[in-house]
Order: sequence, then structure tokens, then C-alpha cells
Amino acid sequence: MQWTLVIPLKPLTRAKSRLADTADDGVRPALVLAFAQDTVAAALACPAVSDVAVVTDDERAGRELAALGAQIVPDAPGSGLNAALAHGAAVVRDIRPGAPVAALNADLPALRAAELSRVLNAAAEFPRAFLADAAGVGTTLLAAGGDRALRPAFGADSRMRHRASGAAELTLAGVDSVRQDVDTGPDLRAALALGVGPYTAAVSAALPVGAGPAGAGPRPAVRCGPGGRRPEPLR
Ligand SMILES: Nc1nc2c(ncn2[C@@H]2O[C@H](COP(=O)(O)OP(=O)(O)OP(=O)(O)O)[C@@H](O)[C@H]2O)c(=O)[nH]1
Ligand SMILES: C=C(OP(=O)(O)O)C(=O)O
Repeated sequence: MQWTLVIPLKPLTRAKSRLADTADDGVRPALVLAFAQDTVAAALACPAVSDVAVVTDDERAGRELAALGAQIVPDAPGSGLNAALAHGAAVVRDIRPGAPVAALNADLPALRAAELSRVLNAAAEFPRAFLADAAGVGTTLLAAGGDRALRPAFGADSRMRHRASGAAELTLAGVDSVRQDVDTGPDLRAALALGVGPYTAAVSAALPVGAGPAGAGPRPAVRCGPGGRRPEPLR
């Protein structure tokens, strides 16, 4: 089964406020964009993904992520994360009725295509399924088969709320890169230790958190775009 991913992204200057003590206002937008670039690049390199739709109103992010091969959907509702996701899924299904869709956070800088494949293949066994974040309270991925609405309930305690919504919790091990979202400085350290993608490695090298000896270091660039696998366009 091949999935369309719906990836939400807040305007860069307003995003990741909880990282303010790790990355100041001058560098945080670039760091948030780098997280999204590494997330989208890994997603597009994943064989279980047919295409990626990023729901954002940020012009710079839209330009950079489109250059990687993502489709950009304006955040027309403008009323928060779950409205943005429901809108993105509806736009996808208008174009491709019956498409399996999965919401994926844009703050997964260590994301590995092979681990994402394993998660999506596991999700394909259920009508709706989700993956809890590394902290164990939130969600990084929510998937819905072609005959189901996504019904996103991201935000505080979303693990509990997705469970209560009837979605199956995916319990597979060895998919840390799909679980490791970055909200805080310690989260960024954990992602660096897993090994982040090249965009985040470049921006975080200038931060105190990125300059330390720990960490697996940057991973080789994912090949997507010219020379790599091109996603099918969403049209
Ligand atoms: N399009 C869109 N994306 C959103 C919105 N709110 C959050 N997101 C995205 O949803 C994902 C999960 O959100 P959070 O992890 O809470 O990120 P955040 O809101 O930037 O972080 P904080 O400011 O620290 O709360 C991230 O990829 C965000 O960029 C929204 O209103 N619209
Ligand atoms: C959006 C979520 O949380 P966070 O803001 O912690 O990334 C979530 O886990 O549903």
C-alpha cells in the first residue's frame, strides 16, 4: 500500500516556541525549516509513500519544501493543527478519492525512510492507527485507510485521545526516528544522538546543543529530487 502523507507546518517565526531557550529568534525559524526539510526528504525517500502534502501558509517553507518534491496546501482554515490536518486530508481525497492518508509531524529531523516504511506497513493492517511519540504522551503519526476519515486529535495528551478515538496503537520497536519529535532542547539532543538529516545538522552545528561531542553526527543526504526517486505529483 502506498500512502499520501499530510505534514502540517506552522509559520516558521511562530513555530517551536518551546525551543526558545535553545535557539533564539534569529536562528529558530531556520532550525524549524531544517526539521521540516529533513522530515520531508526522508518521507519522499520512503518506498511506502507516494506523495507528501505540506499544509502551511509559510511562503519560504512552501518554496523550500516544494523544491524537495512536496505539494503545498495552504492552511485555509487557519484554525489550528487539527483543522489544518483535516483540510489537508480532504484536499488529498478530493484529488485522489480513497487514498490512504497519514498525518506526520514536521519536527522529526532524525526520520529514516526505512523506519517510516515499517510504521506505514504496520498501519496498513488497521482501519486507523497511530504511533506514540518518544515521550509517550503525544503522537507523531496517525494513519487512515482509504475508506476512513483521518479524525486527527493531535495536541496535549494526543496518545490517549487517539486511543480513545478507536485508532489502533502501533507498538512496533526499532522505529525511534519516527517517534523522536523535537519540542525542547533535550528533544533536540536526543534527535542529534539518533543522527539527524543534513539540513538540521548544518543549522544545529551553530548552536551550543549541536556542537558537543555526543551524537551520531549527520547522516548522508537522502537522495530525492533530481537523480533520486521522484514522488508522483498530487494532481
Ligand atoms: N498548518 C499548521 N500546522 C501546525 C499548526 N499548529 C501546529 N502545527 C504543526 O504541527 C506539528 C506539531 O506541532 P507542535 O509540535 O506543537 O509544534 P509547534 O506548535 O510549532 O510548537 P510550540 O510552539 O513549541 O508549541 C508541527 O509540525 C507544527 O509546525 C497550525 O495551526 N497549522
Ligand atoms: C502535537 C503534538 O504534540 P507536541 O506539541 O508535543 O509535539 C501531539 O503529540 O499530538
